[in-house]
Amino acid sequence: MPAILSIEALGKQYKSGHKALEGVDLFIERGEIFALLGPNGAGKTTLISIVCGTVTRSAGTITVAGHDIDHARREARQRIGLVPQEIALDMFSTVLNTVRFSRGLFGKAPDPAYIEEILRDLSLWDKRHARTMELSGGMKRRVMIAKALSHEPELLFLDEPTAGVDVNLRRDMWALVRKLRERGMTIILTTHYIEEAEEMADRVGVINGGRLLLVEDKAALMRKLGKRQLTLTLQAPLSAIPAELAEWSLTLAEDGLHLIYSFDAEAEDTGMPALLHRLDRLGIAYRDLDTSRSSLEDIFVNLVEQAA
Ligand SMILES: Nc1ncnc2c1ncn2[C@@H]1O[C@H](COP(=O)(O)OP(=O)(O)OP(=O)(O)O)[C@@H](O)[C@H]1O
Repeated sequence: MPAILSIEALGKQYKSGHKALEGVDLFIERGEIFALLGPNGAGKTTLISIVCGTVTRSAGTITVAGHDIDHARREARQRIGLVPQEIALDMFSTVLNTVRFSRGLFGKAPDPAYIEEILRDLSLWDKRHARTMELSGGMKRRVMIAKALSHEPELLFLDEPTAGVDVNLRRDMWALVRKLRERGMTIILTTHYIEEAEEMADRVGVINGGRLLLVEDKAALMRKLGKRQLTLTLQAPLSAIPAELAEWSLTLAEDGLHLIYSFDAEAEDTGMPALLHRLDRLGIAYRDLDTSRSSLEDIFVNLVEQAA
């Protein structure tokens, strides 16, 4: 089976001359949740808009479920559901009519049972006769998702699904995305919340300045690039790191009481046992020791800095 989405050598230069995307290659497998992570202006929305056919590209090829977006535009677009960043709804229309209408726009025959299923899944069935203006912000977002699902797409784009949303609603959204995936949907979400990528994604792509810096299995990425830190809380403050500890990469906190050792968690010899032994010999006593793994955030900041 072809990848659900295949992007090769994608480039976009806006009329202003700004290069929003350059040489982007991306292949998305069916059934995965892929997070495209990048700061403001990285090119995430541009990429989605090109795949959905609302922005033209300057270079590259794109296929959706094997359909070229130029030569088989309709077949490709039919397979995509898009939930844009901004809520855009006819405020006077009811929830049910909004979703039915959206399905009609794709030339699909009415299917009341399917529409009922998605409205139930999104906890909107009880509100089906409400006008969208009467709904809370969270419900409006769910109506946007119902609209995007109305024509039975295979690939769902969520552009910043939780931007400006409170913590509870964010968690609801995450649960919902997982439910959709369980039903076989492939999901690409863009976010600048690293926590969101860490929480949800199977794979993560990091984009910055229009370039895809890396695409990696999330767990592997965190294993590969994740550093561990050992923090020792000393019994008495040190004024400086003793010369006898020079072979370890240590930092001393300003209070002199916390000694921090960063090491590669995957290395065969982490250097930690030897360090503790040396501290013992030097008579440097500690009250507590704590290890932590670097988060996706640390990894991301590192990558972006390296690229810059
Ligand atoms: N129509 C346009 N004309 C010129 N430049 C544009 C246009 N649309 C976007 N850009 C620029 O292209 C770059 C990428 O924008 P894009 O909206 O794709 O970023 P993004 O990663 O989605 O950012 P955000 O997280 O803020 O939504 C930005 O520098 C933006 O200013």
